Amino acid sequence: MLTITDLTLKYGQSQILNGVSLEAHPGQVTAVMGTNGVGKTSLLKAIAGRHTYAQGQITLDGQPLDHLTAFGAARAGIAYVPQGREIFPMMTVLENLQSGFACLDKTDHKVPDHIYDLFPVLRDMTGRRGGDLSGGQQQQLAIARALITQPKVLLLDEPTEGIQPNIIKQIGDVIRTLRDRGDMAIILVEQFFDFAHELGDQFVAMNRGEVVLNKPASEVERELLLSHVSV
Ligand SMILES: Nc1ncnc2c1ncn2[C@@H]1O[C@H](COP(=O)(O)OP(=O)(O)OP(=O)(O)O)[C@@H](O)[C@H]1O
Repeated sequence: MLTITDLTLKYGQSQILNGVSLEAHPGQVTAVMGTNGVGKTSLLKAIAGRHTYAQGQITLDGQPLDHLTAFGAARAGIAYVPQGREIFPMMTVLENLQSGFACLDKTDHKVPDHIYDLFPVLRDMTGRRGGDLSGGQQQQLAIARALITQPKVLLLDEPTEGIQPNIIKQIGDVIRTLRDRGDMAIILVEQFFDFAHELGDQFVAMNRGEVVLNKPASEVERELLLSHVSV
């Protein structure tokens, strides 16, 4: 289980996260929602070691992960799929996947078969350049690359952004498959309400850097959630 306690993060003098606490359990999707600029991406970056934070604790299965680098967080089992995907356009699909090896021991430098089972389209495209893929295929590649490390925690930042509906459905199916395996905690930051609402087992709504709602799906009415994440 990933536990975030009282996280505070600043950009210069601007306080962006103010005492954020949440838990993400293996076998569950924790959907973090809120309007633009409330701090969702900053929260994921702090967990992934991509942004320093001022105060607070992060633990994974009881082990402190405080103030790790991105490399350290990846080694600890945290995988991050950034908003905008950040795939390497001039590298092939296979090379993009292999870039996920960076934090693994040499003996683990192999693309696991289950990655291609999850994303069959990538199997036929290993030699294509990343930049030649459609937006949806690039998103699939970005998720596949994150899974190379066989993470305990998967952080997804707006995976449906700019993606056509049929691929959004496929991405939803992959998230469900990963969730149902039961060994991975998934934190999904998403502004596409219906997508997040369908997938979320736990809902965390943020406003101005604070958590304003944190409840299991069974205890949250759709309208209440919608009211928390609408402008
Ligand atoms: N590198 C940065 N330097 C200064 N301010 C930043 C930086 N990155 C983000 N911010 C500001 O921090 C606040 C939170 O941004 P963040 O991207 O975490 O929010 P968000 O909820 O993910 O929004 P969005 O859905 O638009 O991505 C915003 O006011 C944003 O302008």
